[in-house]
Amino acid sequence: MKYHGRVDVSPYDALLFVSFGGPEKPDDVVPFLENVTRGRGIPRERLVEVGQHYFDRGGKSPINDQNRAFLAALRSDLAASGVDLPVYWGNRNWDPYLSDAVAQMRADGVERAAVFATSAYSSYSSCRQYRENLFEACERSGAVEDAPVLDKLRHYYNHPGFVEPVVDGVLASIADLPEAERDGARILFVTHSIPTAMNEAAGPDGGAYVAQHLDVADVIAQRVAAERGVTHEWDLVYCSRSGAPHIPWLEPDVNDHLEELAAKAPEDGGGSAVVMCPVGFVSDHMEVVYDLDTEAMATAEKLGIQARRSPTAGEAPRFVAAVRDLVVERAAVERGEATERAVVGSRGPGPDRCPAGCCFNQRSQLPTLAGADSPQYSE
Ligand SMILES: CC1=C(CCC(=O)O)c2cc3nc(cc4[nH]c(cc5[nH]c(cc1n2)c(C)c5CCC(=O)O)c(CCC(=O)O)c4C)C(CCC(=O)O)=C3C
Ligand SMILES: [Fe+2]
Repeated sequence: MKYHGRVDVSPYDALLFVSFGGPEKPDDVVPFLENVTRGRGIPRERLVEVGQHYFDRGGKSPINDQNRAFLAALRSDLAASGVDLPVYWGNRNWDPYLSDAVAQMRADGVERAAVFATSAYSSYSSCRQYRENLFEACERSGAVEDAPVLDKLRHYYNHPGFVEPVVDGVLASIADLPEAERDGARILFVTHSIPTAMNEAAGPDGGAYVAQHLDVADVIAQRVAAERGVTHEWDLVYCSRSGAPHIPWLEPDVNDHLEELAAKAPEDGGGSAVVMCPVGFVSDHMEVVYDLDTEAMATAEKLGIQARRSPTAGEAPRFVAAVRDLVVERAAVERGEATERAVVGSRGPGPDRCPAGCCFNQRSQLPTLAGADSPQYSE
């Protein structure tokens, strides 16, 4: 879509970009992990292991530089499209912190902001916890009632601007395999494992985390098939399992799944080539560079499987433009105007305001913003 002149994004006077955060140097690693895992019952050994992944890479996560690049691209896209909105950046777990961003917004007189989170799917960890953190950030700088109203944009896992760069990435990774392996390559869609109970409570009706991934994986596989004229088998697999061993998390783990594929004959769905598509992640952050590029790649090599890892949406211009479109769409909705909603797959666009109890977590029960029961929405 081409915009002419200034685009009406009222009632918004800002855009708030929220991300996970990550360490920038070795001294940050332990306090960062403490921020992430406070009160979450993560075993000591797991923390030492994950800490080592950061130390092995100079104590620096790639996520902050990726967010800086995304923000630069987003600001240029907004300016070039006639969308006049300041963009603020706040992380849940590391500097620049979300509470500082919200305090700055208050100081600057921001009254209402659209909120984009670098997390595309529904679940406690990937949505509701962000909404709890929005509440907490507002509360820290004064009364929640007179903080800027924060409208979290709808989930975008099924927005074409998120999906299209991922499809192109899978196609490029298939093309990068040896020619004889391409047509038989299996696509492994990879996402972050979460406790099975967290998936059961995900979304308004439960099960949304897995259902959303399956839906978008099917779209991507169909588009790849249409483009190549070859149908590729695919599976949804998981990485980054954490927590106590007796608590069930989503399976199969990507490494176990590779072992299983290697043990099967080709006619039983075994295979000698895979493309790992990290569809659950928005940028090539630590889960991608460690769990996939380092660990799963080593597993594949050991098993004699040809593997490629396809890129995340990252700062692809279509994804950046999708953020702008979501803001323009939501602004129209909040003004009470009819608007088109770009969407792919079979689930339709998600709700603008998460219903009360959406992605509920028995163990947390903290107040949230941006849901139908938000104290900011009691007009
Ligand atoms: C669903 C999901 C996403 C995707 C959605 C989203 O992006 O939000 C995600 C992203 C990320 N997770 C990240 C890092 C970590 N996650 C941890 C722990 C956990 N993640 C969980 C879930 C998710 N996590 C869960 C259920 C836990 C257990 C503890 C708890 O119940 O909260 C731990 C502690 C160690 C461990 O337990 O493994 C770390 C260090 C980083 C930063 C990467 C970087 O630095 O580049 C990113 C983007
Ligand atoms: Fe995580």
